[in-house]
Amino acid sequence: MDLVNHLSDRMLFAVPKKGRLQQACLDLLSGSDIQFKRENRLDIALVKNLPIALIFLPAADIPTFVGEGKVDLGITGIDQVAEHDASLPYGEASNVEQVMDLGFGKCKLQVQVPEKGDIKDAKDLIGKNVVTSFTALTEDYFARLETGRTRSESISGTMSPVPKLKTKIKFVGGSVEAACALGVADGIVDLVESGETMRAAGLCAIDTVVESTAVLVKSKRTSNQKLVNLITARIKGVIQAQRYVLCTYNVPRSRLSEATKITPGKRAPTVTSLDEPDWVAVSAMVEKKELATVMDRLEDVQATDILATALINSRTTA
Ligand SMILES: Nc1ncnc2c1ncn2[C@@H]1O[C@H](COP(=O)(O)OP(=O)(O)OP(=O)(O)O)[C@@H](O)[C@H]1O
Ligand SMILES: O=P(O)(O)OC[C@H]1O[C@H](OP(=O)(O)OP(=O)(O)O)[C@H](O)[C@@H]1O
Ligand SMILES: [Mg+2]
Repeated sequence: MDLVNHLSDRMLFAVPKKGRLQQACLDLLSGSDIQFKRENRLDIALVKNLPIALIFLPAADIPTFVGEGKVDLGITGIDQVAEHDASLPYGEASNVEQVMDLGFGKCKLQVQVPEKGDIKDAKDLIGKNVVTSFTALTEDYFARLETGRTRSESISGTMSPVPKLKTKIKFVGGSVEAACALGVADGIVDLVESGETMRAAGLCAIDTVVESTAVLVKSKRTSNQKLVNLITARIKGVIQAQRYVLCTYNVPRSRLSEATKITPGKRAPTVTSLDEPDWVAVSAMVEKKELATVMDRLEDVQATDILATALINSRTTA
């Protein structure tokens, strides 16, 4: 089958082909009932039940394709969107619009130096060698340290301050942490989540350039707005369901107002009468991260039979 000929009448949706965001993205697609079969080694998959094609791309390239308008929707990290936007020529507006924070893929882009070295402050790296996969953000970061302005602010100014010392920034595509040990860099700018990779390489963080999570992005040039909205609503439903649980409990009617203050729900809690006249049953959505505290507080107001049920999917207002 000539897949490329099938693309023109489909909305194109880019997802990471590898790396840390991939599995969570595949789970989101499955939760959104986006059905596809990816052939071995093929980076394009036609969705069976919707006029959509999935394009599997490196997370770093997704903002470029979305910005060019070649791809309508995409999932990548905020760090990658920021890097793309920072690399645009001066005056060119980004065509990548962030639609929704997806909550996973949390990490920080940090300036790191050898733990046992002399460098304690990012300013000490000015004029030295820095290695990164995020050259545009790193150029901006050091331009600000060197001159007080970012690269684009300097270009727009009439009197661009010339730095006395220019930091030398080099690109590497992965294993950035090795650069200091190999003597290629005095410092690096790379992602940190648990900090395990950084510590294993004998490095420590001295500043944060950007904080990141995965985001759904859309092209400002999309001509498939209806499908973009449909997929956005489906993904939102899955994300909300992951964030909330349905909490149900019985409580004496006399304590109901105290209980509903603890579980106000998204709009309002559902309250139903029980056969016992002095008791009511309540159900309300509760944020997963607050569940344990909410259950403790409900017990304090004499609630019993407190149950938390996982949600598979949800459609609610924001
Ligand atoms: N350790 C991490 N924890 C959480 N999110 C991360 C981590 N590393 C990267 N990310 C997020 O995932 C995005 C893609 O990075 P990742 O390194 O997984 O992709 P890749 O470089 O394409 O894959 P690989 O490193 O396997 O070649 C990053 O831009 C960032 O948003
Ligand atoms: O703080 P941690 O939990 O240790 O995670 C951070 C590491 O994760 C990413 O690397 P990845 O696994 O993508 O390998 P790579 O360096 O080859 O890209 C990132 O580039 C860091 O090296
Ligand atoms: Mg990586």
